[in-house]
Amino acid sequence: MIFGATGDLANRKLFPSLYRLYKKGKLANFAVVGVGRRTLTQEQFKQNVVNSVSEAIAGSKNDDLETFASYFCYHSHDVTDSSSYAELKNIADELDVKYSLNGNRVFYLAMAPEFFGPIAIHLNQDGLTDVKGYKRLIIEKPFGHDLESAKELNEQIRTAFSEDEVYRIDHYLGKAMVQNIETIRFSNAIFENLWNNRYISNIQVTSSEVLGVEERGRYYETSGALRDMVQNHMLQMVALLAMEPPIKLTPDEIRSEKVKVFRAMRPIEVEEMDKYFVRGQYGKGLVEDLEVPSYREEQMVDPNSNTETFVAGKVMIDNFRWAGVPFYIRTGKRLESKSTKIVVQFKDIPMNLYNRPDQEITPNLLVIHIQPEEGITLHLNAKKAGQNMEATPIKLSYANTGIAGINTPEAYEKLIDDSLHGDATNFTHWDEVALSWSYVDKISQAWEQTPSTQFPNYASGTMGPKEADELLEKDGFFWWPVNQFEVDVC
Ligand SMILES: NC(=O)C1=CN([C@@H]2O[C@H](COP(=O)(O)OP(=O)(O)OC[C@H]3O[C@@H](n4cnc5c(N)ncnc54)[C@H](OP(=O)(O)O)[C@@H]3O)[C@@H](O)[C@H]2O)C=CC1
Ligand SMILES: O=C1O[C@H](COP(=O)(O)O)[C@@H](O)[C@H](O)[C@H]1O
Repeated sequence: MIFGATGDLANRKLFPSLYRLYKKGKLANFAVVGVGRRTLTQEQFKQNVVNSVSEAIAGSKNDDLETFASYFCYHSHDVTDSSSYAELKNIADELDVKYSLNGNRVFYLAMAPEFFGPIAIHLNQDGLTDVKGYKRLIIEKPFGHDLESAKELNEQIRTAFSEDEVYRIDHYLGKAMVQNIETIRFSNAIFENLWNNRYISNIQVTSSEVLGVEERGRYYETSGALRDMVQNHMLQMVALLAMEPPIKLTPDEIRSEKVKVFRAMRPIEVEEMDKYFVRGQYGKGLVEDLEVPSYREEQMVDPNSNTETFVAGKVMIDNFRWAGVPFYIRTGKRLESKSTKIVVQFKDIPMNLYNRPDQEITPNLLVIHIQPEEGITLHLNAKKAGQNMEATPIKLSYANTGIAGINTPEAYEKLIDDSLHGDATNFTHWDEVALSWSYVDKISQAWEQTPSTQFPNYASGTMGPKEADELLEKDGFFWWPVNQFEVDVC
């Protein structure tokens, strides 16, 4: 049952992902009830499903689309109207019998967050969760606006679902190369031995976007880059990079190791926020040779808005493994390129035997390419061809795509598949959500107390404000230019 089935997420991501699962034979007995507010006939809704899938998979063979869409039905229902849940229950009960669903029910909340709690309460009160099979709730972000609101939402959800029935989506956890962080770390002796403060000098996680805020100004004004990207995706990647090896690859063990990382993140006092976190907002600029407006000129954005569209920060993890190693994170809209990359910078060798004293040896880097290209590059040094014993940087590259002859599944496809199997590994546990909010709340408090007088402070099409560079320069580092790190795709 998809709540918000006429919305952007359902059309762009959920229907195409369900179709890919269907094509792969991963949806055996299923039916989908789409819930939206507008009035649509069954035919119109099925046609929407067909259209959205056709658009997403343009060019691929899709002669079974009509059959796929026949598993969908639509129910026009205002989720705030208590009287209409009874009808929804009847539809679900009928489909249960018609498609032999064994009383298994998955509710996907692809709607604005203010509806999450009330829907969960109604599902319980009106008997929709009263099933003889399993019941699961997949819930979109944002999970709250701060710790307090997240707690309140969690309490509402927990009236109807237990923690292990709740699947909180963080779509970065569905990305193939984010999942690969664990494999790279825990299946390679060469890395695990070096994965600590004795050998790593700093870790940089960048997720840059070219797009601006598009049509999401209303939401983004209340969120900003900190709540939109840092509280969830960026801190989740840090947790995966920093966690201890779990004793087993089970959801509970992995989540419990991640929770320890969140607990070890050094809380930052409001007075010293500028030493750790900087913010930015995009001004006009040139993106792909086109003049684009500033954030303050976007639709549904306050012309004097103080919302940040860029965040860079230094996260310190105060435990034995990571004491003294900064994890730098940076994310923003209207930057130079669309790219998510992790750069692990190893410490310098103790003495430079190979180059002239004025020439530094490039540090070893492990680059994990999350998107758009997927792969790993290890930057080493080797002897330069010729007579002299001089070192030169070389790269060992692995491209994830194309190797197995299949495309890596899209994040939503992977996550929906996991939720149908009851595998919650790549979803966020409440403890992670609560701890990440308490970390981020300090930053938002500091920024609310001192609105920026500098906004806009970076031009669209650049890599953010100069303060982001200064954050690393004062520690003796610099941002590795992620758009120059490419992995050769075979
Ligand atoms: N779009 C995206 O790429 C992403 C979205 N998300 C999250 O997913 C969720 C949905 O986002 P998105 O699809 O963009 O939102 P949209 O605004 O595009 O869609 C909202 C949906 O909710 C329905 N709706 C609104 N009010 C009611 C109501 N009172 N009763 C019943 N249905 C109602 C709308 O139905 P109707 O239009 O018929 O009124 C529509 O189907 C949000 O939580 C968002 O943060 C997360 C990551 C990415
Ligand atoms: O969750 C979100 O993520 C997208 C970026 O996702 P990506 O997979 O394209 O990297 C971001 O644009 C959006 O603002 C945010 O809500």
